[in-house]
Amino acid sequence: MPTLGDLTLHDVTAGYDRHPAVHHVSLRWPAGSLVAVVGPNGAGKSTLLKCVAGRLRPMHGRIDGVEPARVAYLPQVSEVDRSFPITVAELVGLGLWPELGPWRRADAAQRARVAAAIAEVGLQGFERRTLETLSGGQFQRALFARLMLQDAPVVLLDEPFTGVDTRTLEDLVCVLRRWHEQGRTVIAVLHDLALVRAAFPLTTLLARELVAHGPTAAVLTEPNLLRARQLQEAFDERAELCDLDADNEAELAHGGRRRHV
Ligand SMILES: Nc1ncnc2c1ncn2[C@@H]1O[C@H](COP(=O)(O)OP(=O)(O)OP(=O)(O)O)[C@@H](O)[C@H]1O
Repeated sequence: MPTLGDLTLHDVTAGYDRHPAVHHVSLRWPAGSLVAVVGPNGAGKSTLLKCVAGRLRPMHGRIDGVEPARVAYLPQVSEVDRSFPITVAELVGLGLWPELGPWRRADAAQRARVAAAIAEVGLQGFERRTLETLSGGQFQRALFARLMLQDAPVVLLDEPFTGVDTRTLEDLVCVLRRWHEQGRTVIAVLHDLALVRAAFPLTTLLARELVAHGPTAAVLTEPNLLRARQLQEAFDERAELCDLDADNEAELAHGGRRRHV
């Protein structure tokens, strides 16, 4: 499995329509780490993950150590269209896209990998079922199987356990641990702090800005969680980019170099 180096965020501000959703985040996620990203609703967790996945361009700052083509990204389940008329095997097979491209068909070895990934997530027998006939947990399993086939050194998961039962949760956490053991960098946005404490060595706590980052026990303290709540409540949704970011954006728009402070 190919590896990448550490993933580093340098003073990243990101948002929508000139309104920052998360600002001035600097941190390092070491290569091969298993990280939870936590914070209140609206803290900017998904926004930050989208930047790392290359789906959203930061308004300011930069991200080093990641190539969007070598990232496997699972968005929030609400953003995934389940009405698309394809089968479980076809969905999982889409994970081969980086190696097949648009025209080549999967060969026997690749089809065997699709079958193995489906079996690994416990969906043997569901290969020909269409997505809309799956339960929420089965659909999430199928999405995990697709990620497996991408064989990416960096795996980003946005609330991957939403709506799944305990059994599915345990199975999918095992998949995640295997990815970590294989040396991949795994970063997951989560709300269940008990799960984070039990299964994630590193945690990043966000509340529109970075509140804390490091070993999970040192991050998930009462004072840090209280500070996150307070910062989130105090944040002005309508805030514009700060002067520094606006200058930087203007410079970018005129073909200048990005400035980092
Ligand atoms: N596509 C978008 N267009 C405009 N604003 C957006 C968009 N996506 C998110 N936002 C806003 O950005 C802010 C951060 O949202 P984000 O989804 O990143 O937070 P989150 O921490 O992932 O929240 P949650 O835990 O509720 O999923 C929120 O105020 C949200 O309304």
